[in-house]
Amino acid sequence: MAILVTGGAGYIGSHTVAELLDKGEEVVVLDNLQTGHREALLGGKLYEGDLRDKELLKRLFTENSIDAVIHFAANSLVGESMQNPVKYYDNNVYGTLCLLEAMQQAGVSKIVFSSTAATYGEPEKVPIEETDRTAPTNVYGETKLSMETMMGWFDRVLGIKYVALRYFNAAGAHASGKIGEDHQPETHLIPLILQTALGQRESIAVFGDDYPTEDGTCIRDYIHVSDLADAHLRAVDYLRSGGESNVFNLGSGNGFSVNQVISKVKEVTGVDFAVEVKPRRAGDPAVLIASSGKARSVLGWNPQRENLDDIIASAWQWHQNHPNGYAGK
Ligand SMILES: O=c1ccn([C@@H]2O[C@H](COP(=O)(O)OP(=O)(O)O[C@H]3O[C@H](CO)[C@H](O)[C@H](O)[C@H]3O)[C@@H](O)[C@H]2O)c(=O)[nH]1
Repeated sequence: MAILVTGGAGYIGSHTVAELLDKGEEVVVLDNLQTGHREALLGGKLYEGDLRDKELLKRLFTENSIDAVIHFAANSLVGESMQNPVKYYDNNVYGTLCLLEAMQQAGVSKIVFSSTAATYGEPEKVPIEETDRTAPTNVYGETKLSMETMMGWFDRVLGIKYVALRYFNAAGAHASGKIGEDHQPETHLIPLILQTALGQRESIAVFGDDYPTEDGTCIRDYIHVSDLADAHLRAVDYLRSGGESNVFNLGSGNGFSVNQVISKVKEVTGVDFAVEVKPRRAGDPAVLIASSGKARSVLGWNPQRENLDDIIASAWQWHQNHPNGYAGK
């Protein structure tokens, strides 16, 4: 029996495929390679195509014996979602509907999928627990919450069991040095700072220094991508052993401000560079920090790389060796 990984050629998807292969799982990947990279796949059988291509999905489920699905394929940028909501509803919500329909037709009843801390919006308290209010402040978070709600009905009505993993901020790269973060264009904080340290950018922009935090910049909870990947394998095992549908936060429980992350990068790389304060970015909550006690106790998740210095060091190694991402190898 194989595991279908949609979006398996993307950043978190490819790290999860690597862990699955390590554990001896058979892996089938569906990816349209719009943001993913063929080179990011360390193995598995790739179907190049779109989630919304119902014929392709039907063929994929017929040609393979799929036992569970890990669903990453989605657009995931807060800023872009506030400019192009149609793209986000179409790919994230309609795409997930197509996938669930194909699963129903093929009799596949287990799915683990990427949700996000952006479902909470501006939190009522930190650390955030899974039972806290969800009130997204951007289209991206709203589409992920809609996907969760949809899964809830597909469980109640059709018995498809799901695990929604609400990621906080993924960072870092695989220990092998073979795969890492490569978004075109890059919009995430840590890779942008590292590109500045490499001299590829003149300065790093701080989006707002007037937030209600100690230094005025936004606080986020950074978690190593390989620890996120490990949580997906645990979530599949949880469903395989009869676990009920569930939602888990995945974060380290530690918050770092944008200014603190910039200082850490300077420390880890030993490079100094220019920092520019810019206006706030639309849709950004001030503070997002996870309580991941539930994932730890129910899934037995035990992140191994929680220190921000180590996370940055692993990303730095990737950026130094792949200054132009996969394209420039
Ligand atoms: O050049 C930059 C880029 C980012 N930031 C700031 O750095 C923080 C982190 O920004 P990222 O874009 O790296 O990450 P986000 O927190 O916006 O979003 C990430 O985490 C979210 C959940 O917290 C979602 O899962 C989303 O998909 C994922 O991109 C934010 O406060 C942002 O305003 C800057 O100051 N300058």
